[in-house]
Amino acid sequence: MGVHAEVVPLDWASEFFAMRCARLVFSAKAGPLTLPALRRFDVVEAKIGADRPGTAAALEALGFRDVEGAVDFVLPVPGKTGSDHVPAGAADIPRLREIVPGVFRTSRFRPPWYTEAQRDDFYRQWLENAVHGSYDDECLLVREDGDIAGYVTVRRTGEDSARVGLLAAAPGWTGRGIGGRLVAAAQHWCAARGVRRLTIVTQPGNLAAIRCYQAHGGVVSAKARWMYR
Ligand SMILES: CC(=O)SCCNC(=O)CCNC(=O)[C@H](O)C(C)(C)COP(=O)(O)OP(=O)(O)OC[C@H]1O[C@@H](n2cnc3c(N)ncnc32)[C@H](O)[C@@H]1OP(=O)(O)O
Ligand SMILES: Cc1cn([C@H]2C[C@H](O)[C@@H](COP(=O)(O)OP(=O)(O)O[C@H]3O[C@H](C)[C@H](N)[C@H](O)[C@H]3O)O2)c(=O)[nH]c1=O
Repeated sequence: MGVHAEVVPLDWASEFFAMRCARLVFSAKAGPLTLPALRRFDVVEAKIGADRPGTAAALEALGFRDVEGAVDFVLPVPGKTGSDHVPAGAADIPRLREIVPGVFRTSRFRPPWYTEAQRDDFYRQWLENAVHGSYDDECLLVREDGDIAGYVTVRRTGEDSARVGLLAAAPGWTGRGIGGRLVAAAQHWCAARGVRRLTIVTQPGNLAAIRCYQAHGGVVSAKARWMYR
C-alpha cells in the first residue's frame, strides 16, 4: 500500500534541536511518499490513528519505527467553575525551569532521536514561551507554601476550542491532588472565555495522567501512535 503524504518541515523544532525535523501530513491529494523526500530530513515524525494499521505497516516498510502512543481526551467545561490558580509571570520562569527536568519521561521526545537533556530543554522552553504567551497562550500555576506545586499551559485553538499543552505537578507534589486542581484551572480558563471544548493528550502508559483526566470527566476521543524515521 502506498502512503500519500506531504513531508512538511518543522521550522521551530529544526532550529531548536539543530536538526532537520519534518512531519507527515496525510492527504489523498498528496503524491506517494518517496525515500528521497524523506532523506532530506534527520527526523520525520508521523502521527497515525489507531484505525489505520495499514498506514503504519507501509511506513514501517519506509523505515519508520514506533516511538510512543498518544491518547487524546476531551474534558468537560462546566459553565461555572472554581479554581485556585494564578497566572505565571516572568518572575516565575527561573523556578519553572528548575523543576522541569525528568518530569515528562513518557514524552515522545526521547532517545535515540532526542537526548534526555534535549527533552528537558524543550519542555523548559515550552513553559517559558507559554509564560510569554508564545505558542501556548498562558501558563497557570497552583501554589502551595509559597512555591509552585504545579503548572498547566493552555492554548486557544478555535472560537470554541482550547488545548492543554503541558500539565504537571512539581516534584514532591505528585499524588496529592494537584493534577485535579490543574485540570480545574484549565477548565476555569476556558469557561471564562466561553470555550466549551477542551482537549488534552497524554501517553497510554501515563496511568497517573489518564486516571486524573478520567476522574475529572475526561473522555477518550482518539488513540494514535507516533512513528519516526
Ligand atoms: C498534557 C500533558 O502534559 S500529559 C503529561 C502529564 N504530566 C506528567 O506526566 C508529569 C508527571 N506527572 C504528574 O505531574 C502528575 O502525576 C499528574 C499531573 C499526571 C497527575 O497529578 P497528581 O496530582 O500526581 O495526581 P492526583 O493526586 O490528582 O491523582 C490522580 C490519579 O492518579 C493516580 N496515580 C497517581 N500516581 C500514579 C501512578 N504512578 N500510577 C498510577 N496511578 C497513579 C491516583 O491514585 C489518582 O487516581 P484515583 O483518583 O483513582 O485515586
Ligand atoms: C514550544 C514550542 C513547540 N513547538 C513545536 C515543536 C513540536 O513540533 C510541537 C509540539 O509537539 P506536539 O505534537 O504538540 O506535542 P505532543 O502532543 O505530541 O506531545 C505532548 O506530550 C507531552 C508530554 C505533553 N503532554 C504535551 O501535550 C506534548 O508535548 O510543537 C513550536 O512550534 N513552537 C513552540 O514554541
